[in-house]
Amino acid sequence: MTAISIRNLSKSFGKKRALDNISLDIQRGEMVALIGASGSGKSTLIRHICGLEIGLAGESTIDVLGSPMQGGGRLSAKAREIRRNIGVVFQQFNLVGRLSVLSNVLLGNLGRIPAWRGTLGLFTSKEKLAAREALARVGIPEVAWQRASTLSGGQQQRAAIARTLVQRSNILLADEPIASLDPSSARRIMEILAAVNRDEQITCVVSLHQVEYARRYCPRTIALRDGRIVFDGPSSELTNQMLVELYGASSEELILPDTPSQPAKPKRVTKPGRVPAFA
Ligand SMILES: Nc1ncnc2c1ncn2[C@@H]1O[C@H](COP(=O)(O)OP(=O)(O)OP(=O)(O)O)[C@@H](O)[C@H]1O
Repeated sequence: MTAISIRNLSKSFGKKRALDNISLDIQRGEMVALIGASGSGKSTLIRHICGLEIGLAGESTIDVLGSPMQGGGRLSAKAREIRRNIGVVFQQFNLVGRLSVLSNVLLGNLGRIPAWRGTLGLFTSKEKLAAREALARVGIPEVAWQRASTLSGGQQQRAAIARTLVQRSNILLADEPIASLDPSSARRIMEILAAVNRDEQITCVVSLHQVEYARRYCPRTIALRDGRIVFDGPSSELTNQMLVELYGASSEELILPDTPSQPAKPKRVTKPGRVPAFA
């Protein structure tokens, strides 16, 4: 089944054409990297998929899990419902800093519980247990009671991923989730995303600056340049030489000489029973 289907999507900001006639299909269970130099349209594309931006009027459509998210420049009436199935992780950790980490993870329930319960922060013991288990799965069970603002960048991204697990979303969109992290934290976040994709069959779309991470963790890469798709295929086929041809001088920001180039198998995660998956 197709998880995300986009046809003829274009977007302009003033005179700037941020997306130019994008069409693509992502199947359920795929792990796809979106790469491209700064300003190539990665974030804009992700924001359209989750309905935070609306494409230009015309023939454009975005369907998510078989339901229309937007089309012809209008958000579908079902958009809100569809969004419940989409977890989003941003580069700038979108946690509520003054709340505990556990409370932040519990917010993943908001789409599924009565609004009054969410507003009052009244979560059941089952929901609290699920949130603690999600924190254990991403390897940070010990920070449950800490204020989110006290976490390191990598821990914040783990908490944001835990929140999408609690949300039980079928699709996870991660917009430059490792851009602010050191290489070791970045690898761990990519391992967690790859494991969540494999073990929970959650479709993952991850925008990245460095192609090495795409090659290592994502079987498929879609490369954007100036809002257009310039490559869509197996990540292993996207060679450095090809990047230089596609991006010219801008390819320097996509190629890191000192990061691993061999594909790695993500660590296996223990299913419920919930031993911390990532120490
Ligand atoms: N809200 C906005 N208003 C005006 N221009 C915008 C807006 N959002 C994006 N753009 C422009 O659209 C183009 C694509 O931006 P986008 O953020 O999608 O690129 P990106 O590939 O995610 O870049 P980066 O890797 O630097 O985050 C850029 O030229 C950007 O300046």
